[in-house]
Amino acid sequence: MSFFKKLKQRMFRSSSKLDEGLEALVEEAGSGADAPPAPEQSPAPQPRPDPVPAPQAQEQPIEKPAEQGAKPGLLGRMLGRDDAPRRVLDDEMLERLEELLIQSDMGVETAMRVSANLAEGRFGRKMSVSEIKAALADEITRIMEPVAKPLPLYAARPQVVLVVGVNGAGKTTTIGKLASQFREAGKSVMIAAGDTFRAAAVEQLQVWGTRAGVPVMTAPEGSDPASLAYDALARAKAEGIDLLMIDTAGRLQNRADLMEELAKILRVLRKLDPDAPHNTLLVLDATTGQNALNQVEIFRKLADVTGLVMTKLDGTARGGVLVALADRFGLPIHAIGVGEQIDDLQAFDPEEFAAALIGTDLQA
Ligand SMILES: Nc1nc2c(ncn2[C@@H]2O[C@H](COP(=O)(O)OP(=O)(O)OP(=O)(O)O)[C@@H](O)[C@H]2O)c(=O)[nH]1
Repeated sequence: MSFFKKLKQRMFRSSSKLDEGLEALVEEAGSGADAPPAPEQSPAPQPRPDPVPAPQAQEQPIEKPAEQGAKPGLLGRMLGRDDAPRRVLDDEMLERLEELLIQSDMGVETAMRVSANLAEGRFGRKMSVSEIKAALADEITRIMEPVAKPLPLYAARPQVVLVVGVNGAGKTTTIGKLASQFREAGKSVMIAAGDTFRAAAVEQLQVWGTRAGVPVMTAPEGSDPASLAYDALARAKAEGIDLLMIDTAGRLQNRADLMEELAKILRVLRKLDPDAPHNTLLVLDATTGQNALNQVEIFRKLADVTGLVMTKLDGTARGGVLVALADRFGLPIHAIGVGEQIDDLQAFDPEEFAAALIGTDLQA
């Protein structure tokens, strides 16, 4: 199955909410089709300074109007029209649209920006669900394009990749998946199990290491992670390894300790290579929704985060948080995870993501 199909299937919860919400909106105008069309080029409204708080998700079942829009009549198709219900894109419609976007965890600011941009040049026009969806997907793709960047590979050998993030975000799994993918691409990889406080985390990394055919450096439980990082870099240098990935602890509840620990890791790494680490990846769990934004703020203070990986986009209705992250921080998004298998981590593709989030098909 292609990754897009998988992404679309697994992000069903985000897109189905938006989908149903949009259909309900357009339908509710009932015969929005009868509403008088406003002049074509009314100016787009300014974002309201006082946004409506996100309402609770409306879960009432919506009767799907037999796929209107999907199958326009022959004449309609020939004339490039369809007979799908349409609703005038007015202030009320935009406000409701914002609410829907906020429910997908896009955040108030980004939802307002997306709907204001959507209104530009379209305000006052009648739009069908599929037209709104296509315009939304375009707008989201536009926001996401600048941040879609695979993990950059440098000539430096070993390239040191420090992986940070809260416990349970998916660091270990992501390191395992990346190690396996780089290994398959012909790179030699080494992993350092820097979360020396949790024996289970070390064991899990060892499992991934074996699976990927990659050595995993460990240290006794409770020992100094910086010393492990130093030894790992020294060994990786001696062995001419291409990529060294260093796992770290994510105990945010003791932030001062974590900050000191990360700072010490950086200090010792730089004794061996002043440019290390070459990348600092922050792994975020999509199911935490807006909390992911706080985590970026915090980890940017603890470490010089150079890029993001978003895990667990499957099974959450909160995929919109990725749009909010791109809009707010502009940090590169290197990869996204939609499951627990090796091939469930892929480079981030904005068009595919937007289509999966909104529930549209990809343009040919
Ligand atoms: N569904 C799903 N589960 C994932 C994904 N990525 C990771 N997981 C699961 O999330 C759980 C936590 O992942 P870990 O990789 O152990 O997270 P961690 O950040 O290393 O956590 P600690 O070891 O506690 O520091 C595991 O059960 C993973 O299998 C994903 O993209 N989708």
